[in-house]
Amino acid sequence: MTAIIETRGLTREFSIRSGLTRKKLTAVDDLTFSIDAGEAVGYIGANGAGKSTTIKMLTGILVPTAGEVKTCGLHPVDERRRLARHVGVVFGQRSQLWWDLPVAESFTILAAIHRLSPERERERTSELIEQLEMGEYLETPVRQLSLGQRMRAELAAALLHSPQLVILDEPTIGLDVLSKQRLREFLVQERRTHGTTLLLTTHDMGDIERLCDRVLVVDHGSLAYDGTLVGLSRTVGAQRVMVVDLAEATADLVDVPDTQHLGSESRGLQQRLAFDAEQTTAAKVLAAVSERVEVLDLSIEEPDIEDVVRRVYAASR
Ligand SMILES: Nc1ncnc2c1ncn2[C@@H]1O[C@H](COP(=O)(O)OP(=O)(O)OP(=O)(O)O)[C@@H](O)[C@H]1O
Repeated sequence: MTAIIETRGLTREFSIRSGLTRKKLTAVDDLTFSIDAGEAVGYIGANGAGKSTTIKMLTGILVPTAGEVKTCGLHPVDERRRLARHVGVVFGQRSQLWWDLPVAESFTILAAIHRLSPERERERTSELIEQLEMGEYLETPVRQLSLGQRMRAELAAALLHSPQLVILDEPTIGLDVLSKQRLREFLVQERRTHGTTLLLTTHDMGDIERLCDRVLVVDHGSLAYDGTLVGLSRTVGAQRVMVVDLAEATADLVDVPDTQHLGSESRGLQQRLAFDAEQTTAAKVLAAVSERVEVLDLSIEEPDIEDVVRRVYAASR
């Protein structure tokens, strides 16, 4: 396996003001990990845990205080321009498009920056336009796009040069359910067809569940967990919650196997059942509920990422 990202003892300190004096803050602390080509990794942690600082060091924006980092086999700070050919970065909160230009023109400029051949530019642009369903707004200036449309354009811009590694910082923040789903489906597809490596920070457990096969949890700049999502659920016992809308007012469903009844509303017309994905499946829970009463609708609540992170921290301390 080829490592796409490799860090050893990676550390970054900041000098911050504290009253009249200055003190040292260690944002990333002796971080060692490696990510192989083709992996999709979620990088999660509480606010201020050190995620953005890590990403900035991986991409050469920040110089480490100590330790080593290699991204796509390159030294991010010394070889930043070469690295830009291999990496695409998407920041949910910041745009890399030209605000007053139509989307299509931004792509043309980026293709020139990346020196894509006219043929390659045509091929890749049409692939991205089709997959991200951007045809309708290619001639619209970026500032007039909805957030969902803009994020699709941001993704296309970051992936235009077919980077080996895509780093996404909160890619679905503020998006509605449909836009999130579209964006995630696109990333899954991109990874499947091109073997792209993904590293993403997120506060949305849905991003992790749909996209990642590995999770790194960072706590005060150090790794608190490195493993699969299933392993993470096992470590913290994260439960999922099924919300069922029932055809008739029903007594609390306290006897559904492998579930815990969390509560009922509207005289039992809506009920919430928690279950552990290790013990049962949503389909089995639904089948058991349907034996008792007709189910009109259901939804599954995502585990709360903040809660998962808190539990990992507690377990690792
Ligand atoms: N330029 C800076 N100068 C001083 N302190 C900084 C700087 N950048 C980050 N920090 C501090 O380093 C720590 C880690 O910040 P970082 O932005 O990496 O966290 P994060 O995990 O990305 O948080 P969030 O989820 O809120 O974006 C925080 O305590 C932050 O205040």
